[in-house]
Amino acid sequence: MSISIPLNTTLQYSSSSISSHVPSLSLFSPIPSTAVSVTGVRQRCLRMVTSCISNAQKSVQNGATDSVSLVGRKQIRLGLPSKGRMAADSLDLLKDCQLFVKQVNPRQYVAEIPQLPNTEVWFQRPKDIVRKLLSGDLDLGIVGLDIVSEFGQGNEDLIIVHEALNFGDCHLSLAIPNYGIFENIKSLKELAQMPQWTEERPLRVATGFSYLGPKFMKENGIKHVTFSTADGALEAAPAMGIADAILDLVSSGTTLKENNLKEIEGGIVLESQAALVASRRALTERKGALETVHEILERLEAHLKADGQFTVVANMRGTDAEEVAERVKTQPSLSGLQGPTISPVYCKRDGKVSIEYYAIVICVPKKALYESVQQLRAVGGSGVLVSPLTYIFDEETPRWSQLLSNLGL
Ligand SMILES: Nc1ncnc2c1ncn2[C@@H]1O[C@H](COP(=O)(O)OP(=O)(O)OP(=O)(O)O)[C@@H](O)[C@H]1O
Ligand SMILES: O=P(O)(O)OC[C@H]1O[C@H](OP(=O)(O)OP(=O)(O)O)[C@H](O)[C@@H]1O
Ligand SMILES: [Mg+2]
Repeated sequence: MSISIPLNTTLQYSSSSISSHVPSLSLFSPIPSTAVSVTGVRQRCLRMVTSCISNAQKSVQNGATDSVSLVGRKQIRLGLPSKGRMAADSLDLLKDCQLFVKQVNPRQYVAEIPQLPNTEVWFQRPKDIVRKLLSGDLDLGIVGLDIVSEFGQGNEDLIIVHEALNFGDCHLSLAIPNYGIFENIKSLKELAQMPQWTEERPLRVATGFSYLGPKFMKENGIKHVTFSTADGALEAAPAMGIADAILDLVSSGTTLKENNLKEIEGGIVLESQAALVASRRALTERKGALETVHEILERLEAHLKADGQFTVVANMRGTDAEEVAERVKTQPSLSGLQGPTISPVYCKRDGKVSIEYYAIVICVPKKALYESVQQLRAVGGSGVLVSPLTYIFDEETPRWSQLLSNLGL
């Protein structure tokens, strides 16, 4: 079941309007038989689609329930956004982790990742990814934290495995016009105290977040408020006279600015970015799911950790490695991940091999690059080479132990 409310309709400001809605098992229609006259990869993918559909149909013929769907298939299912701004970024992130999603064409909603042979990728709208994680039709997914909160509604079956995938950064925020009666209003408190809002004439808020919106207002003690919704371009609602305020995602702030709207102090509902989400039930009950999530998590962490760092190599004149290490250690930005690696540089002079220089290798945060180069120079470093880091595999990923403890394992 999905909730869709036309713009200008009023959502009751009561707990019933924010009660959970968990969808039931859904089916895809069979592909037409004419689509099978193709070769190679396309044929493999079509076979996969056909087999997935046939498995799903069998489950339904057998009177499938959520628990049947959990045990009735062997493949782990990963949901990725099928369209919108998160779609390409999700594929790019997986590619950066050496997980290559093989999708024959953008209209095909199932794909495979050869590096994870027990895993199917299903492309879905972000909100449907969350719904299907809850219904047991997906096991893992990549979506924004905003969508997890809005459609997950605090359901404990949803587990955030990685909460910061480094794309889709935005925040959900209340915004009001910067003109008219709102000209001098700067905070949620001031907005709430405006005499205009009464039971007969409440504050009208347009939002696509019909669960989080009322919840936020209730938590902030704002009584006289109603909500309307639309599928996009909400920023137009105040100027059209449809709403007094909007509750929508903000990233650069350009859309608000261009529509003469402003954010207010205390008006941020949540911060969001892309996250890896899993179904608790799938991780604890589906064979292979935990191993798959471990591998995906390790790859993600290794890539994301390395993404913020450079490898820096420099030569330093010195008498021995310890003496060079002492000098390097005097500089705060040069300790690297576990301390600098220092190795002798063998030079040939007058036919004899001697050691006059030592090569030091460190990882430095991208933000601290120039500072680190200055510190290296200050202790006698020369010939500084900087290269990108691709992966940092730690002994254990911290999020993995967090996940295990969250699962009670
Ligand atoms: N301006 C933005 N900048 C960065 N991330 C954003 C922005 N707007 C939305 N997002 C993130 O991207 C996700 C997907 O947004 P997108 O607009 O692509 O799809 P949608 O609005 O959920 O779907 P549809 O456009 O079909 O209604 C959001 O849930 C949010 O996490
Ligand atoms: O702060 P900004 O960088 O300007 O981004 C914010 C806008 O981005 C999203 O809209 P989107 O582009 O997805 O269009 P939509 O209204 O169709 O969802 C969001 O709903 C805001 O309107
Ligand atoms: Mg959008």
